[in-house]
Amino acid sequence: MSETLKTKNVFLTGGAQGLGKSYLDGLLAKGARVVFSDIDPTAGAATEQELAEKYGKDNVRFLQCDVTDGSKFEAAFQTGVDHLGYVDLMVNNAGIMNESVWEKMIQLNYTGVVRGTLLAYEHMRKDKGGRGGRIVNISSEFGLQDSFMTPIYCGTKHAVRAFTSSLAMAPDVKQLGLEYGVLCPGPADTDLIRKIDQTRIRHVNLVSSEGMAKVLSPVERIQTAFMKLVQLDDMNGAILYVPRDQMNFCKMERVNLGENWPVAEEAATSSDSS
Ligand SMILES: NC(=O)C1=CN([C@@H]2O[C@H](COP(=O)(O)OP(=O)(O)OC[C@H]3O[C@@H](n4cnc5c(N)ncnc54)[C@H](O)[C@@H]3O)[C@@H](O)[C@H]2O)C=CC1
Ligand SMILES: CCCCC/C=C\C=C\C(=O)C/C=C\C/C=C\CCCC(=O)O
Repeated sequence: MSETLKTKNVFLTGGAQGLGKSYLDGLLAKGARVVFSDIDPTAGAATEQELAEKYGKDNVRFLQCDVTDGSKFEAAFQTGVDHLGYVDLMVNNAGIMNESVWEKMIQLNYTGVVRGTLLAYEHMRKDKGGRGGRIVNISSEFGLQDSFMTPIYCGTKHAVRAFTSSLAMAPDVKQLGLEYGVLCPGPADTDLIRKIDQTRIRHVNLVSSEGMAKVLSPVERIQTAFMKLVQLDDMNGAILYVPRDQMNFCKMERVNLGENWPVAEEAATSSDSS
């Protein structure tokens, strides 16, 4: 039996359009209540209204927030908690792909995801009054393979994937009631891809519209994958890779660096701290 989303409360970043909006739609259709943030007040308000008309206005709330502003993100998350009563599922989705504003991209794609994860971690942990929960971070196919067109974007998405898989390996996840998952979509038909030009990616001249048409997934396909991930019975450590023609689940194992590497268990039990 899969994890039920009925009565679950969700906080999602970057939900005004694109993939984030499709995840909200999928979650609401399964009976969840959602609070979403976005930097764009106009698109956010329009999405809130559209989803409220479809699923009821008590079930959807939009908060304008730039997740690169740490104190505003913390305040927005707290507003979400106050509104929902509790956040059972945190989805760190907001991201851009623009190599020409690389510092901003790192702040958003990586620092923003770390901050959102830590906010949810503190809120959900059972040893501090939480009731546990799930944290899903949105990486990319470029969190699993290299990309000469988008080296900095690719670095942020590898960081998101590695950060999330590392948290999932912690020996206290079960005790804290936490589960972590990562979604790694291939290219999907949203503004992030539609708007690529020579400032956003390198070697854009190598991208043809025919080539793009061959690799692009419709948004609905990524939404389906996201819904599979969040409804897994045991989601912790799951990485779901979703290119156009397949859907592969895997779990990242600890990389074996040889027998001299002090793995956590050995380090914890060792009496020799030198
Ligand atoms: N579209 C694609 O091909 C793929 C997208 N992804 C990832 O999926 C996520 C969503 O991407 P898309 O929906 O395609 O992009 P999108 O451009 O359609 O939507 C991104 C949303 O994030 C919001 N946003 C931007 N900066 C923000 C900020 N500072 N604070 C809060 N919200 C902000 C935007 O206003 C927008 O609503 C991103 O993390 C992206 O890297 C991953 C793999 C493939
Ligand atoms: C046809 C070139 C598309 C360029 C796409 C640029 C950015 C994509 C951003 C993503 O997050 C999507 C992730 C990865 C897949 C993109 C292209 C795959 C090209 C084929 C391959 O090497 O497998």
